[in-house]
Amino acid sequence: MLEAATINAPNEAETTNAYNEAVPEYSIPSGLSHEQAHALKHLITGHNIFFTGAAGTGKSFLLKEVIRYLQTMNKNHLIAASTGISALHIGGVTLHSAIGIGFANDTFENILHSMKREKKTMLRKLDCLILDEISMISDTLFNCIDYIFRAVRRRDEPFGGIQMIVSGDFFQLAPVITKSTCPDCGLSGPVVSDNQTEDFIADSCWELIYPFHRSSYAFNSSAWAKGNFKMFDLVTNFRQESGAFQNVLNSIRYGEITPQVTNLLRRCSRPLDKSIFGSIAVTHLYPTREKVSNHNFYEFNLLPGECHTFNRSTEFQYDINAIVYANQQTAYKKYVEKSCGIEKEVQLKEDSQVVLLTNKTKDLVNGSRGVVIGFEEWSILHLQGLKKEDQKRIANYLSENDIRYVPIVLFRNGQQMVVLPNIWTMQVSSQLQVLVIQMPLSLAWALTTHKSQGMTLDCLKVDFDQTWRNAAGLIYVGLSRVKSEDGLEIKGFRDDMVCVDPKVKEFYQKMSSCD
Ligand SMILES: Nc1ncnc2c1ncn2[C@@H]1O[C@H](COP(=O)(O)OP(=O)(O)OP(=O)(O)O)[C@@H](O)[C@H]1O
Repeated sequence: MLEAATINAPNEAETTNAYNEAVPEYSIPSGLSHEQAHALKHLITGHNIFFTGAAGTGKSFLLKEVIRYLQTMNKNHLIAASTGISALHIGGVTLHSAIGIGFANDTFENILHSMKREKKTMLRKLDCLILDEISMISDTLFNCIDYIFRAVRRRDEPFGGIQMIVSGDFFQLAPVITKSTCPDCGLSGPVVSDNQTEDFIADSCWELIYPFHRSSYAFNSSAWAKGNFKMFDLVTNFRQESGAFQNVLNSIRYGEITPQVTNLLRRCSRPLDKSIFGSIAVTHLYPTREKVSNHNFYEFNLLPGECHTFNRSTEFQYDINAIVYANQQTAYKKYVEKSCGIEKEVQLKEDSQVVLLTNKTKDLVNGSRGVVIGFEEWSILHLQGLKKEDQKRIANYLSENDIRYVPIVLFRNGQQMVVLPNIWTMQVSSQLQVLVIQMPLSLAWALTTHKSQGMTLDCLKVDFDQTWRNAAGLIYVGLSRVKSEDGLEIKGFRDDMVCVDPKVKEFYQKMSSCD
């Protein structure tokens, strides 16, 4: 197995001095692990930063602390991620929306040209961009972002001189490439089959000699090479307690089928002992949305009880000094409609299998599994403990939507809770915040691997049929959601399914983590 790049012991005197000079008044939060704190200290000194590490090593946790730091220091920042759902977990929006580049389906020049003036003005004032789940950002898009920042800020430095804070694990989900595009200018190439798309380079970009066969990952972009990212490979796993299970997952991450992997997969091929989970059914993980909705739809329709519907509601909060044009407002509304990652309509009945979509307590987190055991008429008493303004917002939401009953959920850890609508905050720009209110529950007889990204799930069943072929990242993301093998049931796994992209391996082999 490949050795993960280890973090050299930091030269404490050096890093602490640099950090103290940069922000003498900011103290690193004590809840961070040593390596998380170390990465945060480096970030504070202003470098472009890349946090990486296996699933569960606290990348998103660290990013939340980074955001707190930027807020405390009044740094003008944008929070983005490759997908709406991953952006949601850190209070941001998709990269396309954050930068204002629509579908970015054109040459870089044309994309820049069609950007709104207000968006360009906003980008000019930025200090840094936070970008999570970088593995799904293509080289073309990463180069495009670099091009746009240089152009709008009129500075010929990487990303126009803003600080880039990127996070993710290239062994996880890969970029979705639907057509052949030159990574250096965005020009469309000839329509070819998926596995050939990576070779197209526009004639005008040929002078760039690529040192090795390209891949579509961001780390293969020229912007990445010039960005001089300091890399931090987090190694402490907070999700899986058992070292043996961590080792097996790490082998699968690197695409290596060791005897330990084979043994674990064999052990997990038994049906899960349902009595351990009581009334909580095991979640099936599928790679496609269609299979998930069919499965959930089928199970939901079997339930006899009354159906309770919760509709998503949004509130746009503009900065008092912001000038916002009507067409911009429409565009923002469309964005929230399409890609905020929160379901438009949540339907629940008694006995619905559900998953929690937010972190409530230390034990009840994004991914905690439960079952609806009834509904209760809500009252002001349920809102106690929330901030006054949130109490008011949720009470208004419930009254305006004529909702009298809210679900009572029994979670896997035995805790029973009346679940109220949740308020998610998405920072669209420094001038606009969107508040989205919805029930933080999703049906969970089945989930897609993409939706499960970032979750810690209690119990999981995966049937590795043909749809999982050539999808090593998907397989790793799926298996690494559970805390232990006791919550994992596997069917149909074949060793040849775990074929990791050699370019990703090579990148991590060459990567030198920072001291
Ligand atoms: N310093 C810490 N102290 C306590 N808990 C932590 C710490 N860092 C992370 N965690 C917890 O570990 C779990 C996994 O963390 P997180 O989701 O940030 O990992 P990740 O690297 O982003 O994982 P993935 O790649 O699967 O999205 C979460 O429940 C998180 O709250």
